[in-house]
Amino acid sequence: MAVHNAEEVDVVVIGMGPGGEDAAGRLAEAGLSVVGVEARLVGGECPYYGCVPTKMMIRGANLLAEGRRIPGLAGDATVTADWTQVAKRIREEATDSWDDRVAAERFTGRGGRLVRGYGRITAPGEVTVGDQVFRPRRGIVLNPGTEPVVPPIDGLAGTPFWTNREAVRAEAAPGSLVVLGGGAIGTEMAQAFSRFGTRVTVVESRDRLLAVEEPEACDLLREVFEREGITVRTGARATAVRHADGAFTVDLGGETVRGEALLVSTGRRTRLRELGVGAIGLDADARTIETDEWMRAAEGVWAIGDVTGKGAFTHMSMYQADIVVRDILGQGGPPADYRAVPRVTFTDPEVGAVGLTEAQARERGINVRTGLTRIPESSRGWIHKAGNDGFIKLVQDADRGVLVGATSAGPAGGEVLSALAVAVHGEVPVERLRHMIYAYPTFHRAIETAVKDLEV
Ligand SMILES: Cc1cc2nc3c(=O)[nH]c(=O)nc-3n(C[C@H](O)[C@H](O)[C@H](O)COP(=O)(O)OP(=O)(O)OC[C@H]3O[C@@H](n4cnc5c(N)ncnc54)[C@H](O)[C@@H]3O)c2cc1C
Ligand SMILES: NC(=O)c1ccc[n+]([C@@H]2O[C@H](COP(=O)([O-])OP(=O)(O)OC[C@H]3O[C@@H](n4cnc5c(N)ncnc54)[C@H](O)[C@@H]3O)[C@@H](O)[C@H]2O)c1
Repeated sequence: MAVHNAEEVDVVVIGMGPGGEDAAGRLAEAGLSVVGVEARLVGGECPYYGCVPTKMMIRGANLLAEGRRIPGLAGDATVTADWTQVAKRIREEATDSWDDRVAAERFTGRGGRLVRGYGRITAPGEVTVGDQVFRPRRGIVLNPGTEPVVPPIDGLAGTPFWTNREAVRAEAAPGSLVVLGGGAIGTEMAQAFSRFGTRVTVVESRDRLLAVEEPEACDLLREVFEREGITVRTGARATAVRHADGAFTVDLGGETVRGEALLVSTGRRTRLRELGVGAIGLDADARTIETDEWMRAAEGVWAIGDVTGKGAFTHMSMYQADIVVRDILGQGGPPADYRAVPRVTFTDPEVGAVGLTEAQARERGINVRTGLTRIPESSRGWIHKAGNDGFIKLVQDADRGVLVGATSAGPAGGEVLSALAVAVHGEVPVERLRHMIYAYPTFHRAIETAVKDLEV
């Protein structure tokens, strides 16, 4: 039935995650009438529950670890961990106590109109938020993001378990913590809490931590975690959870692990049915929204961010937002290209990776050649000593003579990754990488050794 009180605007952005906020702001600055719809906090998961607060935890945790490395290198030190300082920074500096007024005003200051509430597509070209109905002339941009998956484990529902959203609000580091899921969130938080004195057990159902990355990275992380006193259980499935007397007991079928707190970090989910994508002919039961290379999901509808399934990263959301803005404004430029997607897990050592892993390259039938070097064997790694764990691994397409993937694990592994990201993105011939100059004694100079290793 046609809605007569619908309001005409140029663009409606549903979900103001990092990409949605950026796209909405830029389109408004370009003179379009833009409505940004947000059900929770403008800016999305990253600033309030994701990247920013967790990297504040990690900054604190890594300072403690460095302090503990002083003996034998620079004197003596006694470090005393105090989580309340992390909690205070997260509350006051990162999130304004989970208040998005600054972000909301930043958006309206760019000329956008913020509508608070849950947006749904109710017909082609129609978005409903509560009792407000909008008819965007130019299009709808979907940036709904993801939320934590809570697996259907017997006894889990109804217990006071944490997801990332409760963990970043922790006012104290618990005495002990069970982390369910050893992916990006699980590994980052496990190490951060452990360094603040929490006894941590990580339970991962696959046979490796960070299983999507190179096996060398997974093995390295496990070795470092165990050395630091973190208990790792891989290939382990939780069959039941109980919470009594302030403690969780997690049954792994044959073994039980306990913790004062339980973090569920077993992946993310989308809610496409509630978003109303069925009204524009998309599969409401799908996990992701398929788009073309211009992020178009249907006539007059674009999708960006985690929901596209191309990598749940803030930089992906922002990258895709830029493509949508250029498409809507008719500015041209290149469409989406996912050959060189960089990602960094901010454990210590940081695990940075770009493009394909060796296994992915082989699955694609690429004639693969790999090169690997260990950071402790490099000049800088040897000098660095304590905390020098890491490696650089290169994945070469031997037929084309270019890198199709690389992993850089180590101190500043995410920063070293930048050179490798340029090499993969720019398809720089390996022959050129072999004959360039790498500054001595940097961590990135190990790239030269890894390139040489490609020859053998
Ligand atoms: C603990 C943690 C750590 C992370 N660390 C990093 C990191 O270090 N680096 C990195 O690159 N990425 C990191 N990520 C991932 C990163 O947070 C996300 O990829 C990023 O937020 C981009 O997500 P998005 O653009 O899809 O939307 P989101 O940030 O998920 O935001 C979507 C917004 O849409 C709103 N919304 C959803 N549906 C509707 C609707 N129907 N109507 C109105 N509003 C709606 C939601 O309330 C939300 O605010 C981390 C994630 C987590 C959980
Ligand atoms: N530094 C970063 O860029 C960063 C940091 C954190 C999160 N993120 C993003 O957020 C996304 C979500 O993070 P995440 O860690 O929740 O998901 P994830 O997919 O990275 O890891 C989830 C892990 O949980 C395991 N698992 C699933 N069910 C399980 C069960 N019942 N018991 C035990 N293990 C189980 C999976 O095998 C997987 O290893 C990531 O994919 C990443 O893109 C990025």
